[in-house]
Amino acid sequence: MKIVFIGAGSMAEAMIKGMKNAKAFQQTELWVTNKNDKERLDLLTETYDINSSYDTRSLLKDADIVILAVKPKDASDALHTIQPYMKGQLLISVLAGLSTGYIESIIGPSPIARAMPNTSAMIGQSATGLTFNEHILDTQREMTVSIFSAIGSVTQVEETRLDLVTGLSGSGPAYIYYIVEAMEEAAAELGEDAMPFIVQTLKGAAQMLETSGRTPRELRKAITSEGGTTEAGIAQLEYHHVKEAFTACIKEATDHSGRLRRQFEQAHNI
Ligand SMILES: NC(=O)C1=CN([C@@H]2O[C@H](COP(=O)(O)OP(=O)(O)OC[C@H]3O[C@@H](n4cnc5c(N)ncnc54)[C@H](OP(=O)(O)O)[C@@H]3O)[C@@H](O)[C@H]2O)C=CC1
Ligand SMILES: O=C(O)[C@@H]1CCC=N1
Repeated sequence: MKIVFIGAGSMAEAMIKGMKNAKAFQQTELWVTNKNDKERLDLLTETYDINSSYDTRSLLKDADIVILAVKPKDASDALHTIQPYMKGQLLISVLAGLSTGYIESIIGPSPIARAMPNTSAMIGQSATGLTFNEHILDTQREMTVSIFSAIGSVTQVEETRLDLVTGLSGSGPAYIYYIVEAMEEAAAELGEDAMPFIVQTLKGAAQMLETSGRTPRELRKAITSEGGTTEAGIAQLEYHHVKEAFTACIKEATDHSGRLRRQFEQAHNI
């Protein structure tokens, strides 16, 4: 099988690394291309033992799957470039806010999957939301699920839910890193000793959420002694409206995904 990545940035690399580490893809030929950053292609081909090319015709001619991983602003160019060579190959888009309807308006009626993974794909820990258009074959659906299962968890959702998945888990790791930056600053006196405490605290909390069978609220209550330190700390989070800030953050990212989608669709009268 041959899989071609159009775009060679953070998301393509996260998926390539995840797939190279997965048994299921050891025999798969992975190819990658980008706009013009040859150095980046050389780095990826050397690091992951994959192939690269700028010859779109030969890249796509015998491809089984084409994975579109460019920024939304470059989507129209990239789709128009590949359109003449798309002859029923499965197209998987990982772009925020680009609907299957928009993609079909350029490529024509063809099998399309939309996925919203995140960069934890690099270590096989993405949380991916997946949706398919009506032209997808069962084998292509299974192949798409197996690609994203190789790099983390997969949940099939209605296409209308992908904006929310984008705002929640596509962007989600960045929110967590932002909190970690704050924790690091607050623990500056510990210097480099702070990070192991932070990382293990996050790992432990994530595992408790996954395995304890208790709700986040129950888990939080179990830590919060009356008159204790956690209560004092959480009072500050409440004073600073952190919960509201988080709700607004996810809502705004979700709404932005919708705005991107509508911009594309309006440009093509969809
Ligand atoms: N980063 C993330 O956490 C996530 C990103 N996504 C989605 O993935 C997509 C890619 O994001 P990310 O990897 O961060 O972006 P990057 O900016 O890191 O990479 C974009 C890539 O697209 C290439 N490119 C631009 N135009 C073309 C073209 N016409 N033909 C071929 N390649 C082209 C660029 O090449 P060059 O460098 O030569 O210009 C670059 O390799 C986005 O649409 C985003 O919505 C989804 C989930 C998570
Ligand atoms: O910031 C973005 O637009 C992309 C989509 C999800 C994560 N990164």
